[in-house]
This record gives sequence, C-alpha cells and structure tokens, in this order.
Amino acid sequence: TQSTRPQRLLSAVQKNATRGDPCSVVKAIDQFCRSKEWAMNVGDEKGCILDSVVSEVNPTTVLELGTYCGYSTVRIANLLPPHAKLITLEFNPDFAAIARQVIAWSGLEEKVQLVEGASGDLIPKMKEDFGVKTFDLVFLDHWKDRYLPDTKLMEACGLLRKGSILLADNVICPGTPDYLEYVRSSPRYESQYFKSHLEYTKVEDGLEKSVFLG
Ligand SMILES: O=C(NC/C=C/[C@H]1O[C@@H](n2cnc3cncnc32)[C@H](O)[C@@H]1O)c1cc([N+](=O)[O-])cc(O)c1O
Ligand SMILES: [Mg+2]
Repeated sequence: TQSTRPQRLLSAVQKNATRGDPCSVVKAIDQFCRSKEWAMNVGDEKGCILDSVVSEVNPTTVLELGTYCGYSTVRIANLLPPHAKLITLEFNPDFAAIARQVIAWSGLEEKVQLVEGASGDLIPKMKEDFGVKTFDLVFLDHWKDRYLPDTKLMEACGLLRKGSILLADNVICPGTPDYLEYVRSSPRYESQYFKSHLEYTKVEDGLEKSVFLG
C-alpha cells in the first residue's frame, strides 16, 4: 500500500536524525521538506521566530493547536524549562500517531501531552480534565478558520490571563483575515507582526504575536 507524506517524513527522521537529539529531528524534517517533499511545518525561517518568542516568554504551560507531524511541538518543547508542559491538540488520528513517534524520537515526550480531538471540544475541558489554570503561550497552527473561534473560546473559558501570548502561524499565507482583524482591533490585545516567508518557499507569510491584556 502507498505510504503517506507524514509516514515518509517520519521515515526520514528515523533514518537521518539521532534519537534523543531534538535539533537533529528538526534538521531532518527541514531537509526532507526542502529536498524531497514540501510539508506544512512552520519550517526553519519562521521556526527561528517561534524559538525567540518561546525563549522570551519562558512559558510553564503552552497550548499548541494543530500538531500535524510534531515539528513545532519538538521546537517548542526543546526550549521549555524543566517541569514546563506543552499540550498539543490534533484531531487526525493518523497525524497524531506520526507526531507521537516524532516526539518520542526527539526524546521530549516527558514535556509533551498530545491529545487527540478537536480544539473546539477540548478547549472547554482544559481546566477540569487537564488541570490547566491559564496558558502562558498558545501557538495557533491548525485550520485557519478556527483561529478566531478558538481564541474567543479560550477567552470565554478563562484560559488566558493578563500577559498570555498568542502566536499565530500563516496570518498572510494561507491567511487568517478574521483572526488578524480581531487581534489587531480589539482593545484586549496588543499585536505585532513578524514578517517572514511561507515555509521552504519565497512566498511572503508571517507570525502574529498578540499579548492578551486581560
Ligand atoms: O492549512 C494549514 N494548516 C492546517 C493545519 C492543520 C493541522 O491541524 C489539525 N487540526 C485542524 N483543526 C484542528 C482542530 N483541532 C485539532 N486539530 C486540528 C489537522 O488535523 C492538521 O494536522 C497550512 C497550510 C499551509 N499552506 O501553505 O497551504 C501552510 C501552513 O503553515 C499551514 O499551517
Ligand atoms: Mg502553519
């Protein structure tokens, strides 16, 4: 039977990366996506911006929306202080299975809780079922039309506190116009655009960093 792109991406990790070495896992995926098959990981260029925001926030609790193959999960988890926790949500079971193996290969499974399911269903359960008070950092990288409804849902569920950071991928390409309008015009957010390029291409894209003001 034909393999899927995520399966081929995982094989590239198992072939080219060193077990327990998160940086080699990131490099192996970037090399695969540049030389073999494009895949919708945040990538190396935007990944450096992601790294700098994670390092600056130094979060204890992180939420990632849309695990896919676990590329940004590994990048974020690799920078977390001890005892910090990254919860990543993925509703496609095939992608989740691949991501679990990528995360395991990196040796970061202690810092990551991958939850299978839809963000719209899981966000309201974060406090009660996952013992979360509020998130210090949220990385949005799932379906682009879910960014705004899920942000409003996180507000409604009291999951954001004064100073919580939302970092959104793809605000230009494929684009998240309603989300961008909301965080840039709402008095409850202070937003900043980090211009970059769509992963592994020369097309413009960027990350939007928004601080929740409470
Ligand atoms: O479409 C893009 N990303 C969507 C990502 C989707 C991933 O998040 C999961 N998901 C979706 N809603 C979910 C709700 N709950 C849980 N997982 C969910 C999907 O099962 C998939 O694994 C994209 C596209 C391009 N592009 O150039 O075309 C570039 C990018 O960087 C992208 O991120
Ligand atoms: Mg993306």
